[in-house]
Order: sequence, then C-alpha cells, then structure tokens
Amino acid sequence: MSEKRQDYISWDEYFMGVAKLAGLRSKDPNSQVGSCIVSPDNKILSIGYNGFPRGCSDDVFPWSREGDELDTKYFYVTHSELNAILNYRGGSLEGSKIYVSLFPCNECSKAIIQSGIREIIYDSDKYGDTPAVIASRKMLDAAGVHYRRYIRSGRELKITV
Ligand SMILES: Nc1nc(=O)n([C@H]2C[C@H](O)[C@@H](COP(=O)(O)O)O2)cc1CO
Ligand SMILES: [Zn+2]
Repeated sequence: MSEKRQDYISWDEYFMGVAKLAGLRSKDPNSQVGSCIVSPDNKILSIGYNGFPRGCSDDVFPWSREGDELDTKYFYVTHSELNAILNYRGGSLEGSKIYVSLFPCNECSKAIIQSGIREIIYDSDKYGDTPAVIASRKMLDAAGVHYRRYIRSGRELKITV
C-alpha cells in the first residue's frame, strides 16, 4: 500500500501562502499586503489585498508616499485586512482568525476587533514601532485579540500559472 505524501504544506503555510498570493494583486509599488480570514475549522472565509476602493482607478489615484497629503496614497488606499473583512458576505466572522503579511494598523485593528476576529497571524512587523501599530497593539490587548508572529518554514512554494 502506498504511504501518504509527507511534504504537504501545513495549515499555517497554506493560509499565509494564500495571503501572500493575494498581496501579489496589489498595485502598490512599495508594500504589497495580503490577508486571508479563516474559520475555526480551517475554512477560508475571505481574502483581501491593499488597493483603492471600487471606482477609484489605480491609474488616476496616486501611489506616492510623499508630497501633499492629498497626492499620496494614504487617504485613499483600503488596507488588505479591511478589504478582507468587507469582502466577506457570508454573515459572521465571530471566532475566526486572520493571516496577514503585515501587522495591522490601528484602523484595521478596530475593524478586526469589532468583526469578532479572535486571532491575528502576521508575518512582517516592519512598522512595529510606529504610533499606529503601538495603538493597534493597545487595542488588541485590551480586547483580548491574540496575535502571534508567523514562524517561517523557509520553504519556497513554487507554482506555475
Ligand atoms: N497592515 C497594513 N495593511 C495594509 O494593507 N497596508 C497598506 C497600505 C499601503 O497601501 C501600504 C503601506 O504603504 P507604505 O507606507 O509601506 O509605502 O500597505 C499597510 C499596513 C500597515 O499597517
Ligand atoms: Zn490597516
């Protein structure tokens, strides 16, 4: 009898992989962020990446980081986590977890808390010492939303599309 495959990907690799794959859809030249929301029994409920709201053209709205505030992306871009929450049309996200390639900002943490997501698994924390992320952790701690850093397996996943 043939044995089962041994090199299948773990749940964490699978969901973080899906989050990162979604991030590849982002048009942001600097940070491509992806999110994947997962039910307590490991079903994918929703996916998102950072981009401008529907109707706000990627070719018209600005992608710059600096300059006049109104000419930077920050007023306009929807973060991957919020997009994943808003993309979900199935009812409640209560008790779910979110895999995200970058630690959530304060605004996304508000949405995460209020939508009932109970755990965050993040990869990069490159803005961890900014006020937005410090405020974010404050709220998550107060609300009892757990967060843990994704432990990279270092495995390269190769798919041909
Ligand atoms: N958690 C996050 N999720 C996100 O989707 N973003 C998005 C907003 C911007 O499009 C981009 C950050 O741009 P930059 O400041 O690294 O050039 O990533 C940012 C954060 C950071 O908190
Ligand atoms: Zn955010």
